[in-house]
Amino acid sequence: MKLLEGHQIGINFDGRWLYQDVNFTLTAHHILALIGENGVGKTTLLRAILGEQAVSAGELTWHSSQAVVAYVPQYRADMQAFPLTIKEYVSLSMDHGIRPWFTSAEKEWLTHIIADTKLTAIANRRIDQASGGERQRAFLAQALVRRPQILILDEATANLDQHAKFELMDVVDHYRQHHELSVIMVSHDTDIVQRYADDYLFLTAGTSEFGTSPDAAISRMKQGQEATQHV
Ligand SMILES: Nc1ncnc2c1ncn2[C@@H]1O[C@H](COP(=O)(O)OP(=O)(O)OP(=O)(O)O)[C@@H](O)[C@H]1O
Repeated sequence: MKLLEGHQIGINFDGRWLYQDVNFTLTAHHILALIGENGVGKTTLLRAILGEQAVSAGELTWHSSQAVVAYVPQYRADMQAFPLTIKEYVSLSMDHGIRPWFTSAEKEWLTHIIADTKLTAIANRRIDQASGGERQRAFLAQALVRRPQILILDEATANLDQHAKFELMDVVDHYRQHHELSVIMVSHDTDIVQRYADDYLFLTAGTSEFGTSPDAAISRMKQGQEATQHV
């Protein structure tokens, strides 16, 4: 089932096209990898999907009415003196209407998400004392607690070590297998794209490419990264 389609999307800033004629499909339960060189416009496309940026050409067509879209940012080291526990931090994004308290069903859901993201043992630890991997899982939990149909990971595994990045993605993968969730992930990491992506969108200033088997795109990513290392 298609959730979202991009038809001939183009983004133009100040008379300069970042890209044109971008076509893609986000399929239910799939992980779509959004790849391309630095500055090509990946985050800008995410902003368009989030409704924060108008496209200059083409159309984004939603096939799911009122899909909840949640976002996990890149790890940032500058979260100092943030005086909340992990559990309190995760609960910040829970919608409890005008009630200042959580119902028992809401508390149960929070406990469930904290367990799914492997944070139970440290739920009462302050978030500013958590490791990078734990903090990213807390960001992920904060996104999942909103029950999204679409999860956007914007380089969410960047700056994590090998163990932490696979741990985070295993949680995402496990969750999407058990819930109605599709994922769009921006990543420069060929290991992550290879292991988790079902589909890919390779954005370029020239001809962008959408496909359902990321292998060829991963080879192109590796070639691009090797070329950059030799400059
Ligand atoms: N509102 C804006 N007005 C003008 N230019 C913009 C605007 N937003 C983004 N840009 C430019 O568009 C280009 C693409 O930016 P974007 O952050 O989307 O790239 P990216 O592919 O996500 O890069 P990276 O991989 O480095 O994170 C950049 O040159 C940026 O300066």
